[in-house]
Amino acid sequence: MSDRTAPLAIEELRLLVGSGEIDTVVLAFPDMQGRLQGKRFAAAFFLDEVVPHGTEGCNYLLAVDTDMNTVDGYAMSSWDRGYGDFAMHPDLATLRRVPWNESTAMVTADLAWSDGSPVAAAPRQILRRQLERLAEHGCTAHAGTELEFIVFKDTYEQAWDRGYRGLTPVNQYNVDYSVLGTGRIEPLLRRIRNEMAGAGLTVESAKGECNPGQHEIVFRYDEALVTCDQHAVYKTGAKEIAAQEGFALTFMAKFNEREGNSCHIHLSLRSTGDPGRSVMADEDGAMSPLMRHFLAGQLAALRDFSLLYAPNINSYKRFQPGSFAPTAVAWGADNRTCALRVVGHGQSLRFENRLPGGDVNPYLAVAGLVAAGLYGIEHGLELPEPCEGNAYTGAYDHVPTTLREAAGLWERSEIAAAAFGDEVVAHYANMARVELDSFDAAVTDWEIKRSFERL
Ligand SMILES: NC(=O)CC[C@H](N)C(=O)O
Repeated sequence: MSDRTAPLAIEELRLLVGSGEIDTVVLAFPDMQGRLQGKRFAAAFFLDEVVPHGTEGCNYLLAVDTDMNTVDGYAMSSWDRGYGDFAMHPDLATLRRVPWNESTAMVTADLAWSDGSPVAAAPRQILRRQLERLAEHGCTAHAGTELEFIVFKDTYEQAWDRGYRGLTPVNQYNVDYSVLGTGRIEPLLRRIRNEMAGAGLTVESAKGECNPGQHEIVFRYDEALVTCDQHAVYKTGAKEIAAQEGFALTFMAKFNEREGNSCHIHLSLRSTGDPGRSVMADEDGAMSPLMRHFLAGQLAALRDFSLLYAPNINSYKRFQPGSFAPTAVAWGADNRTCALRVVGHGQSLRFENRLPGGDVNPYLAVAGLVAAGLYGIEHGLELPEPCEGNAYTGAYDHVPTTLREAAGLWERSEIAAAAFGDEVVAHYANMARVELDSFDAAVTDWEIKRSFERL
């Protein structure tokens, strides 16, 4: 548990439950996709039983596919093992109100086996482990995640019933930075921003994006684990608020052939001993040797760890030349054509990984960034020259173009095995295999349109 002040202190929750202002507490953990899975508790039961003892959930929650099908290949959870429980323990540092649910608070859980040992393949645990490794080097990580999304005038139910065809985006044209265009949907965006503030997130800004109906809300960076917890709460909350207002909102990486939904992740390092001090910049504001090694590690592990940054079939459709989504394993100073973009000055110096899409599991992606950086530090990797022009046309290694390629790289990666251990590598390789098998068996709209009459 972090020693930071929770957005809602437990003593305050007790008072609010006593006065009847809060009657429900959601306890949830991020699953393999980064979705919140858990239960809604009567608040008094939560305080009396769940705070001291935790609760249980079926361990299949870290061994099903996106559609909640039981699938083979997971060592920790299967029919053969009886699909028992794991324990869910509230991390009270994450306790918050969720204003979009009446009289409700929410808290994020860590998972443990019945003997108290942590569930190694749980995303929150995977991130914790890498942050512990980073702490051994005297550093803490701060992260910011920048999610884009597309909003439609249809409800989620209408969208589902129509097979997601013929939906009406809330803007008809590109509203990138357009104050007029974002105004069209401001009542919804305002509700999301203000209610996220009520949930303890610090809103920085909102802007329009390029694909019709596409928008982005940015929250202040924070300690890496805090940011990932907030990211999961935000995604769930934004969808719930959109649904309440009769809209459908998607974070999928590539909804159509236009611009995709990115989730650029910013990362910076501070000194554990001197918590305010960045260790990425020298006294003169240039990149420190530590940052150069850390960034070189990002380049070295980028292809191996793409599965963590782009975990779905659809994620790879974003990586098109000239799309602002990356194709080149390259870094540059404020260069949006590169996978890795160095930004900020002095104490704010940091890098941005532009691979992740809105479908990313932030816990796994940030764990990947930390592990990649540590690989660079521990091996003293030298940073190549920055890309100064158009990385799309430069002579660089290409980011993986399919989930299949990324899964192969991950499964064979010595960097991944050393950083995450065999259990975690196998678990997420299986997740990719399950997704690929399902996709390989599916007949897509593309095939029908291409083949039905003309072939
Ligand atoms: N803001 C941007 O740079 C656009 C990013 C773009 N939408 C992507 O999918 O990567």
